[in-house]
Amino acid sequence: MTQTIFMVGARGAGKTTVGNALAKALGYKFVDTDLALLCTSGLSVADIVEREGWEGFRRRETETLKAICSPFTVVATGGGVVLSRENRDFMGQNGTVIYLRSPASTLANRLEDAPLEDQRPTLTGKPITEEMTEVLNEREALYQEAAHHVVDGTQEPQRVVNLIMDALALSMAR
Ligand SMILES: Nc1ncnc2c1ncn2[C@@H]1O[C@H](COP(=O)(O)OP(=O)(O)OP(=O)(O)O)[C@@H](O)[C@H]1O
Ligand SMILES: O=C(O)C1=C[C@@H](O)[C@@H](O)[C@H](O)C1
Ligand SMILES: [Mg+2]
Repeated sequence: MTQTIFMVGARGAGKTTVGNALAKALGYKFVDTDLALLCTSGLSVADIVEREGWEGFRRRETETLKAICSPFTVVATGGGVVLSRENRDFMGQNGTVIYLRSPASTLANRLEDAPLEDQRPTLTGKPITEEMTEVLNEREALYQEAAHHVVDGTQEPQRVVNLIMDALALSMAR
């Protein structure tokens, strides 16, 4: 198994929640590109987007992804990390990529319960279920392309961790 594990998926997929629990289970470090960006810049996603547009945020996200990649680490990425070929290639070449997959309705329900508007400013200006449907239509193929393993993210977090551990153990055995 490669020593860096990248969690990818849409907003609300559980990259931060499950990634953190996975790191504990493996005895790995946990880092999160959204949180690292907040810490280093002192700016929320909403602040960065207001000042620099989504283009500025995506540029900073790529720099952060590269800076925080290290051995024995679980990296929770931002939901849009797969939009860039550079990021997809980087993750594929430097670790194992896990796609946490859930339908738009599940993602929308989670995001309604925990909106965190500063970290998740609207992407489309549309209501949340419509937004997540649109986002998945645009990105599903990219998440699939980037992933070494696609995992059912609708299960409760500890179960998702177990599914990932099973997938990693199976790929080691190959
Ligand atoms: N497997 C799960 N089952 C139930 N609730 C979950 C699960 N995973 C995450 N959640 C809940 O959904 C919300 C979003 O989770 P989380 O912040 O981990 O998503 P994320 O993929 O990191 O999103 P973002 O891309 O915005 O950073 C949180 O309130 C979290 O508790
Ligand atoms: O899906 C997205 O494009 C995003 C997801 C979040 O993790 C943040 O990275 C940011 O709000 C953008
Ligand atoms: Mg997150």
